[in-house]
Amino acid sequence: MSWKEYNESLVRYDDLGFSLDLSLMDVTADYKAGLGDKITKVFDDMVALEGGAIANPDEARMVGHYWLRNPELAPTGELKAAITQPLKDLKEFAEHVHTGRVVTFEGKIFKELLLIGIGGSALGPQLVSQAIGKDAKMKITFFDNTDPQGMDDTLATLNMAETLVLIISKSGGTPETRNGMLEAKAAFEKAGIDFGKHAVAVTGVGSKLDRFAEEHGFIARFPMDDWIGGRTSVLSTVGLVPAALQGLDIDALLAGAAAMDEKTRSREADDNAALQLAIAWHKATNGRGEKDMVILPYKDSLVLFSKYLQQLVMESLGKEKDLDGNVVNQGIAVYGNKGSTDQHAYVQQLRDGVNNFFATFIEVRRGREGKSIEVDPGNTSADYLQGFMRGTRGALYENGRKSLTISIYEVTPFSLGMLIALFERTVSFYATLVNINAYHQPGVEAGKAAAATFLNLLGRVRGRLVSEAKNADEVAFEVDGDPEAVYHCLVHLANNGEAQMSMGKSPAEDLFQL
Ligand SMILES: O=P(O)(O)OC[C@H]1O[C@H](O)[C@H](O)[C@@H](O)[C@@H]1O
Repeated sequence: MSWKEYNESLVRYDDLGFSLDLSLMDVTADYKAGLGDKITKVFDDMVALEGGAIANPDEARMVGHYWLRNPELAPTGELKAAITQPLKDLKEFAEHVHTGRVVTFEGKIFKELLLIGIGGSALGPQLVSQAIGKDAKMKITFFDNTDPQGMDDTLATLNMAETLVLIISKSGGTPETRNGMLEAKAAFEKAGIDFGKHAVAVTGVGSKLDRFAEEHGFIARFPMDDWIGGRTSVLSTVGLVPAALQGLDIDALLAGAAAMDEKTRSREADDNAALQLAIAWHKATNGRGEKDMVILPYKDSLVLFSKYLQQLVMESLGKEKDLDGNVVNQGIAVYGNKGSTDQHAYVQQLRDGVNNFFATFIEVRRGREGKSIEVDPGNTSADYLQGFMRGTRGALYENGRKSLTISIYEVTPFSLGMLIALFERTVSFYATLVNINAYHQPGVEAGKAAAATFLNLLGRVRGRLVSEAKNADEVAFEVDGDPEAVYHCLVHLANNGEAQMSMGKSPAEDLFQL
């Protein structure tokens, strides 16, 4: 670590108030030179992707999230209109909601939002509202799971009569989201509210959700296109409809992303922050995910950034096979929360324990708006935050732990847009470096299929319950199922008021009856 290396490795965009310090990642010029041909391919692949190539070969789809903040880039007029028209519509819709042209079932102003979605259809909106939503015009809450208690707890915080419900699902067929919608619908109807008159859908045209919305007379429907992946959808209708309704500056959010896109589209490798970051990931993880990425923003409002990046990075890079069909089991694990908080939790292990990570510090230069008190002579809370961040970087490096630091001036719609765009492009670049498809998620399907099998078995087990007690083996024989899976079905039914359970000495001896 030296002053010279800091100066030489820094990628600084003065006009954006952004810098990337890679001096503690120890990426040598030789290492970069060794990636020479791959780096050429990184740029060529990106030109093709932005030009509308089928960048997701498995699903035969284009990958167009970069067009969202610069519709001029969209390869056809039709695609351009598919961005600009919904953008215009959603802004107009938000204005109508705010000014009372679109009103509640009872003719009142909508004051709250309930967003129902999961994965990319929730994480982006959650990040945006946490990061830049403090002065939002409408309070927002989320259903992002099929946990009934979680939904009840969220509903209890709402004034349903003043709540606009946004149901967001690209595919329109995700079970958790459908369940959330049906649960909300039941609760609203119980409260005497016509659900359709309080509901808006963001989904693919013609999807199940789209049809449901049409049949139930939803107030509005916004399209989501198949060339936008869920994990890169935050700057599409998915993120912009809730953001506009909260009254956030979506133009600045898009402008920040567009500005970062423009910088990182440059073939000047040394001045391309996304490329330098992708190379640093490659060096740190040996191009094989050997180290985890710990995300440490030193700013409370960015606390959800690690959760957001978890999906963006892990769903994009976590792949069994490379583009040539070789088994590579790629990926980079992402976790984190915020500094300095985490210094009082797991940073002990980062400093002294297993060296299986590299840290990503996110520095927000400005501590707060306005004056600060001195918490001890001469020092403010912001001085401490900075001191803890600088101290932790140094302490980790001293012990052979690598880190990089991204700096922004403050968390604004513009700078949030920049950060999102930086990581999106870094993921694209890294995927080329390690020769994988970043835009499909075949592994997610396995869990969904297994859940469907479980639900089918549960239905059969439910049908076999009678007043006479039986054990899992007996029921398994009757339904021709695996005894352990049947046992879990029986326990589930017993714990949800559908069966009686008496405990034996082991699960095999537990008895179940109606
Ligand atoms: O928006 P939806 O179609 O409901 O999808 C929600 C999420 O679920 C899927 O399982 C995908 O793996 C995610 O990439 C996606 O963001």
